[in-house]
Amino acid sequence: MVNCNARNRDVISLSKHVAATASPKTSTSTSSSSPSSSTSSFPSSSSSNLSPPPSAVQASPSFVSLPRMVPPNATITLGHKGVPVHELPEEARVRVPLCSARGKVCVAGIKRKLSDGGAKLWQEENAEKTNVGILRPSHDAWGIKKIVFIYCDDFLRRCFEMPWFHDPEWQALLLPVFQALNVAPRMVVRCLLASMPPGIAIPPHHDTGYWVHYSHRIHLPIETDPARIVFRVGPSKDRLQRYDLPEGCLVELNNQAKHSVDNLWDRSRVHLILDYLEKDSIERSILPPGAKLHQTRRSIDLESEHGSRPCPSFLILGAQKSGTTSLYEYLCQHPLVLRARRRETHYLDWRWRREEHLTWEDHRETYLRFFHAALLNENPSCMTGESTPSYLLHSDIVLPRVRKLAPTAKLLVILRCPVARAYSQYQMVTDPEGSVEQKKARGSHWLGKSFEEVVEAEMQDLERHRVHPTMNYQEFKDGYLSSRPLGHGSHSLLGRGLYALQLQPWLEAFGRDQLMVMFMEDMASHNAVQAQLGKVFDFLGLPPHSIIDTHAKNTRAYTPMDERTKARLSAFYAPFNQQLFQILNVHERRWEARE
Ligand SMILES: Nc1ncnc2c1ncn2[C@@H]1O[C@H](COP(=O)(O)OS(=O)(=O)O)[C@@H](OP(=O)(O)O)[C@H]1O
Repeated sequence: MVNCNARNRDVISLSKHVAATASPKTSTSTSSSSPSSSTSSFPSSSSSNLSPPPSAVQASPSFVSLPRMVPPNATITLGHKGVPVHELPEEARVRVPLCSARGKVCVAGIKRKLSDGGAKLWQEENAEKTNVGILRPSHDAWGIKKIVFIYCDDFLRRCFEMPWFHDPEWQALLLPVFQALNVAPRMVVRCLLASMPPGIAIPPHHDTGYWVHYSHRIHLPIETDPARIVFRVGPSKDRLQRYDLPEGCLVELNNQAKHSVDNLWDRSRVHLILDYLEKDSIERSILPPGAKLHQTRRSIDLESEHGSRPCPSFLILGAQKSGTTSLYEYLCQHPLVLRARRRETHYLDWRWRREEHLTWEDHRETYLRFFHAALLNENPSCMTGESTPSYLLHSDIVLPRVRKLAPTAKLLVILRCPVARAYSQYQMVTDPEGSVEQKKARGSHWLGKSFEEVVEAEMQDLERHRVHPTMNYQEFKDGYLSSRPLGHGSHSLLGRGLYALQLQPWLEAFGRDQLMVMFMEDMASHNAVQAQLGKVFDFLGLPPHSIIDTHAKNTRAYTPMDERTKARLSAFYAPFNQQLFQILNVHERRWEARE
């Protein structure tokens, strides 16, 4: 039942997989394919940096002759686990302890229990009935069997105590181990027996994930032959040192250091492996036998909690050409964020089904088709959302639909200097490159016109509708918004930059607790993107995560704007911008036209 195909390791549900194959596309304009046409994936982060194990790796016989060392009496602190050891500068790297002897315990009882229980103890089908089934994707793929007592998700949001942990016989065998380490049971977040078959190798790797930084990793060899089992750890992949891990010896491993195992014995190596925190700060649940868990690479959810996450959980409303694509792609790098089937659904504006007699339920059903709703239903620790940059402008149409179909979704708005935004829109809409679909979505109204000509026409349009900074939203809507076409992007060149007017209804309806406003100019560097995303993850209730790809998406090269036009537009926008900073209660920013 459990498919541990290594290529599909990022999303693991006990019953299905979503292949993590699609890398985010950087479209250069509005796309408009059908919801089913794009590939979905959880982002391809994994809880270990191991390259996908295509099949079991063979142990290397030559390693048997490597010199053997004894784990030293070192102290591994969490400070030693802040970053992967091989990423530290050389001077620091060589000083980090890699493993440490933590005492001895008698393992005769555990050995006896394993031998009495026989093969059945290790069988997944048995665990699923009398204990609880858990996936460890890489290890499962290597054929490493397990008996799980305690397990937590990668973000240390919750910890599950399995029925077998509460079995009096197992308790009598496990608690003395915790005591020998001076660790209270509530501090243990993972505890399992792992059986590694003969001839198998776990290649050099270091563990990754939030939990690694906050936990100590202990190995207790139960069945082993140090002469034939080559355990190596080192400051880097090419400087691994072999250590003996004899039966009954508690050894702490710095799992941020590269380590590997080659089993050249003719029997399975069995270790008790546990991870403990320094504080018992994590929520714990005691699971009944046969409880069903649903896992992704980083999350674990109980079947009984299915459907507890609203779908979608977030909407990026706009503004168009203000970094919405980047923001969405950055967000989707969080391991708990699942991209929608399409990034820009447009369902709440021009894709809205117009047949008569459709109920809100019908619309909900249609809207959900743009997301992996069923998968999210099973994995409520994860979330999804969409990004349709035209929603901000069309609040008259979109807002009532959001209220009905996504009333609790967190709303994100990213803004950019309106002068630069307008020029970027003009460049996109008049770009000769693009697919037929993209060109249709962009509209042809500005083709053959200079930027200055379009600006002039827009200025007249705004004047005709008497648009001014202190007007209220109703007037803006009745006069200006209602005259905007839907279905193509060649309109509102300047109107889309009147952010205060557009934001007003959204803020009134949802408030700042549900709506976050940010600025594209605050994402100008790798560190700046990380900082902004930190705030967004927090706003969405996601655990912190460092994203890898912070490059700007959906970029376009074009010649600079004429200085006089720039000055004209800057002057035009100045009072509107002032209004914006006032309603957002933020410092005035000097918006440069090409930011
Ligand atoms: N991180 C970061 N830093 C600086 N600039 C950035 C960043 N991310 C996106 N961009 C610029 O945003 C423009 C694309 O915005 P959108 O993705 O919202 O466009 S769209 O409405 O979805 O078509 C596009 O602007 P132009 O290149 O001027 O067209 C991108 O270059």
